[in-house]
Amino acid sequence: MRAAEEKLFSTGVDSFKLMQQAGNAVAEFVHANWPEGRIQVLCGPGGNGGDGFVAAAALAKLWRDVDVYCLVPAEKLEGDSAKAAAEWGDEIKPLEAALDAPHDIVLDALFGGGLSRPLEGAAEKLAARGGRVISIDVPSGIHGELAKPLGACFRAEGTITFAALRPAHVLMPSAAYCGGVFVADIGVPVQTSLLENSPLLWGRRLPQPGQGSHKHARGHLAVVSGNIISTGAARLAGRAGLRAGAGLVTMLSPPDAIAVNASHLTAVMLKEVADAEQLRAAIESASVVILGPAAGINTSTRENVECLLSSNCRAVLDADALTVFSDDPGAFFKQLRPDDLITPHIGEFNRLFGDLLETEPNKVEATRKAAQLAGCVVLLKGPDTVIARPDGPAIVNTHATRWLATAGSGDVLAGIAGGLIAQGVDTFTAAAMASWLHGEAGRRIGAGLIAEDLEAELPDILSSLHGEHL
Ligand SMILES: NC(=O)C1=CN([C@@H]2O[C@H](COP(=O)(O)OP(=O)(O)OC[C@H]3O[C@@H](n4cnc5c(N)ncnc54)[C@H](O)[C@@H]3O)[C@@H](O)[C@H]2O)[C@@H](O)CC1
Ligand SMILES: [K+]
Repeated sequence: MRAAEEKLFSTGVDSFKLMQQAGNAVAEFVHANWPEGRIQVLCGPGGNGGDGFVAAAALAKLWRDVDVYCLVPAEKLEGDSAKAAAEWGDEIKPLEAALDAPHDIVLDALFGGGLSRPLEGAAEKLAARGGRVISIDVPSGIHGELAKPLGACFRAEGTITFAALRPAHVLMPSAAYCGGVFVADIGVPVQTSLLENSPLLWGRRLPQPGQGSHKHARGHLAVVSGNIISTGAARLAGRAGLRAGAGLVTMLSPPDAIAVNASHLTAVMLKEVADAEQLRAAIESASVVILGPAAGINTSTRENVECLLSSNCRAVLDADALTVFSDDPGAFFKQLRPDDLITPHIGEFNRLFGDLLETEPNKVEATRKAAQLAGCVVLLKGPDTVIARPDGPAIVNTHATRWLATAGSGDVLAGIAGGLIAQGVDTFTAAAMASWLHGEAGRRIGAGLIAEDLEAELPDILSSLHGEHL
């Protein structure tokens, strides 16, 4: 964003004009969504405060009851912020005075994401005061790059930002302070490489069978089962893949687990696979293979992964298929291809990528770097799941629920992704679709959720997305 602004300024665009556009967008946002009540505008010393002054002037023109407070005396303001304060042209009270002043809504224009140290004094007290807050850019108190509060922090009902979403708006813990986030277009051309997951991004690309379709035209997903006492995870994935629309799903089972799998499978087909050699033959007709859930941390899993990565099938690798490479992630990365998907949780991620989550400023950057290193799509699970592609684009999924933190939930997620990839959806989009569908299923069930429940929610969710309930 900063780079995009600087590039724009170098072409002669007036920075004050941009601030006016931003401030006016703020006023529209506030007036449309909080149409009543007395507004306390809290302005900081920089550009964020400047937006606040412009917004205050625009809101007053809309006959809103506005009081303006500033962290520094007006005569100390410089540049665009001084011009913006002049545009307000009315009384500017010291920030402390806001503490006891009557108001209904607070417009927080103290600091943007470039905050360098925790809030102090009146700003700190105002952040701790609570109430109904609307923030400009980010809630003041948040460190934009680290995506977390530095100390006391405003908790907003809504946040308006400009040009593009930033990690602080979608990553935890900062996202929890932002409320609903609105991105206003103020004419700064940015290449949006970070998106928040939503069916608006991919709803029209959800695969569906044509009138004359048949099962072979809807893709073939294969799932590798664990041994006799570890078969459930692969079955959760396989059933979810079938629900997500794959025309055929085959469970590839080690000989000792054939009877167990056979007694539990109906629509999912079953094939015996004793070793990597047999795996190669068994996946010839599949377009994508899920490997890892309860596969076992052993050489046979590693050989199976290597066999899969040298085949023509796309791979969805999770759990043990990732852990078996903890001692030599480099060897793993060399074999992965851009259309493969790995779905680590934080522990598995750390085992493969070391301390990336500490050395990179935030989870989005860490996942982007991981995708670059691994050379494939990476889906890093969590309350703020990040999906990144090796060439940079990233999507954050916040559409989830804490009830999804349960055994087998990740196997279902891998299954949905596999089912979508089998139908020809590109891996990055399939991962985004899968994490949203998984989150939506979890939200519909809520408390008491177990992984077995999730797939049963999919028909209704998918029908709604296809517009079949309209
Ligand atoms: N750059 C631009 O062209 C645009 C910027 N806009 C606005 O400008 C904002 C960014 O402006 P700035 O870069 O001036 O950033 P801020 O408005 O956050 O102000 C930063 C200033 O506050 C000081 N500061 C940092 N932490 C402090 C603390 N804890 N206590 C006291 N002072 C502290 C810093 O030393 C710096 O002088 C964005 O958030 C956005 O609202 C918009 O007007 C759109 C255009
Ligand atoms: K702010």
